[in-house]
Amino acid sequence: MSGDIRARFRIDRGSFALDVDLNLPGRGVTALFGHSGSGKTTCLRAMAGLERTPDGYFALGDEVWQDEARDLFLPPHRRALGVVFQEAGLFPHRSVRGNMEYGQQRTGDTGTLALSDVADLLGIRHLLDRSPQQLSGGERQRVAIARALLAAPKVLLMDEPLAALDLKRKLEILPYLERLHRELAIPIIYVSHAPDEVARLADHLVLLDSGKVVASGPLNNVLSRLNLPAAFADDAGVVIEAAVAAHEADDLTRLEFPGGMIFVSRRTEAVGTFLRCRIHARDISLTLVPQTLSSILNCVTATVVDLAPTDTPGHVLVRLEAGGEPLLARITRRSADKLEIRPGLVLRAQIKAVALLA
Ligand SMILES: Nc1ncnc2c1ncn2[C@@H]1O[C@H](COP(=O)(O)OP(=O)(O)OP(=O)(O)O)[C@@H](O)[C@H]1O
Repeated sequence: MSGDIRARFRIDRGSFALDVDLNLPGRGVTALFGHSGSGKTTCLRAMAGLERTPDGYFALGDEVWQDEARDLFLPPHRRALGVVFQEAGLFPHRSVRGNMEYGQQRTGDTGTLALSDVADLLGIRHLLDRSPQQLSGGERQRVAIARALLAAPKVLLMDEPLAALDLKRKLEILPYLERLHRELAIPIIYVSHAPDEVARLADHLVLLDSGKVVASGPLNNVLSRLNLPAAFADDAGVVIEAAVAAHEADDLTRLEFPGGMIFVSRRTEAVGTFLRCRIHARDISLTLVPQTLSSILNCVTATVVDLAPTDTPGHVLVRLEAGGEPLLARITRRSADKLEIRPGLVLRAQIKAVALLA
């Protein structure tokens, strides 16, 4: 698909009003994140054409599906989209293969993806002849995604697709979602209220609060804001993409990102593989002098961008930049005063822990 996704919806339900005007990238995963009741599902339903908004507008690149100013509104069945909800919603009387074939029939188009390729992509080839009742929750959800993909969608809308699964099943399905992300050019709009899922999957993040867009932008630009809503602020931090640079003799793997290098316990991935890492603000400490004697191996040079108080008494959040990558550090106000932290100051950021997201 060429071009961006434009979505403008205004829905007034009395006690709740959705008012969004979004310009989203036409590729990768966009997460719609917000508290329960913030309007994520309503926004997704409007994109699917399941809610009609009086002056709404929705377009994927040059393809306009809704433009009320021109009285244009394509009903859901005429929109080339795939939808995956919390519950897989498979047809119980059809086999896995039958459910997937239904996806193809929906558009009367065999699409660009063959059933066997989609089955391989989602690791369900061995399940094709089973009935939905013979599947685990995670397997059912993978079949639902496969069925949606076979309808040759130009956009995939996913509404908390993992919410009904326990942690074990969630962890089982996440690698498949990452694979979709890597291997398909179809943009995915992904509704979630789980910060970990968002950190792991999203490229672009939209924060919704009471039906309004609080922030929308590339994942790290949004995550590194100093005034995030509480759900993220409690867990403030950034996500970096780092490449496996070397597996070293002492059982450490060296990762490199534009800001420097970090060492983690030995990984199995090949050199050159990109890994997503989450670095929490609480796991970064700041120092003015290069550390020669410290047990903390991971240390990068960073410049202070700005700082702001946090909800934690006596603490501040410092936004830094290392090689063009944002980093956040949560330190005490006392330390910030002692170090005379101010925009432009160059210092060393010690990274005490890195959470690998894959
Ligand atoms: N059909 C409806 N009629 C009237 N109000 C509705 C309807 N569906 C949802 N709402 C209300 O609209 C608001 C937004 O709901 P929505 O489901 O979009 O939120 P959400 O962010 O997806 O929440 P959750 O994470 O709990 O699914 C809520 O206040 C909800 O009660």
